[in-house]
Amino acid sequence: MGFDYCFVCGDKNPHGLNIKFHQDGDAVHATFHCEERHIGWPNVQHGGITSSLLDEASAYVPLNMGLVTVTAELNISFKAPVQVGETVHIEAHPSKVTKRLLYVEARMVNSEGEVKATSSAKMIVLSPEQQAKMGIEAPIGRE
Ligand SMILES: CCCCCCCC(=O)SCCNC(=O)CCNC(=O)[C@H](O)C(C)(C)COP(=O)(O)OP(=O)(O)OC[C@H]1O[C@@H](n2cnc3c(N)ncnc32)[C@H](O)[C@@H]1OP(=O)(O)O
Repeated sequence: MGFDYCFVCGDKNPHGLNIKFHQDGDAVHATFHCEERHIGWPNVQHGGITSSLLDEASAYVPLNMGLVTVTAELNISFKAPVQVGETVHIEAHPSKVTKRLLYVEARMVNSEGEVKATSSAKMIVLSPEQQAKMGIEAPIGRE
């Protein structure tokens, strides 16, 4: 499920990360391999890439519940650098769900289990009117 041109998950975006997110109950998970084109400082994955992956995972949690949300707040703790050649695993799950808000916790770990980053996100459920105003179409199923 997702949008074809999403920077993180879109499979038609030639400049995107083309990552697939998988559902596991309420949680979602994905895998990402850091390449040279993802760096900021030499050999170190750009923080914006890390943030995008955590943001996206946080948005997939409500999306899998059939809810279209936007990120209102995203707090990230960068614990250790992700280096070129490393593969990381991203996992996100809801910590609190209300009618309009979902709080989502996410983390990124490498294959040895070292925590690279954690995040807490506040996702706001959009009304059909808000979706229309933002020009967001209904999510396209494609899994
Ligand atoms: C295929 C998957 C795609 C995935 C995409 C990845 C996710 C993203 O990156 S989305 C893009 C980034 N986010 C955005 O562009 C959002 C921009 N912000 C907005 O559009 C608006 O501020 C919006 C819709 C979040 C809130 O507007 P509005 O509906 O008027 O909120 P409002 O009714 O005032 O507030 C609702 C609640 O949210 C809280 N809230 C609103 N905005 C924020 C905010 N920016 N930060 C923290 N809390 C907020 C309010 O305090 C309120 O909480 P409570 O009910 O507890 O009092």
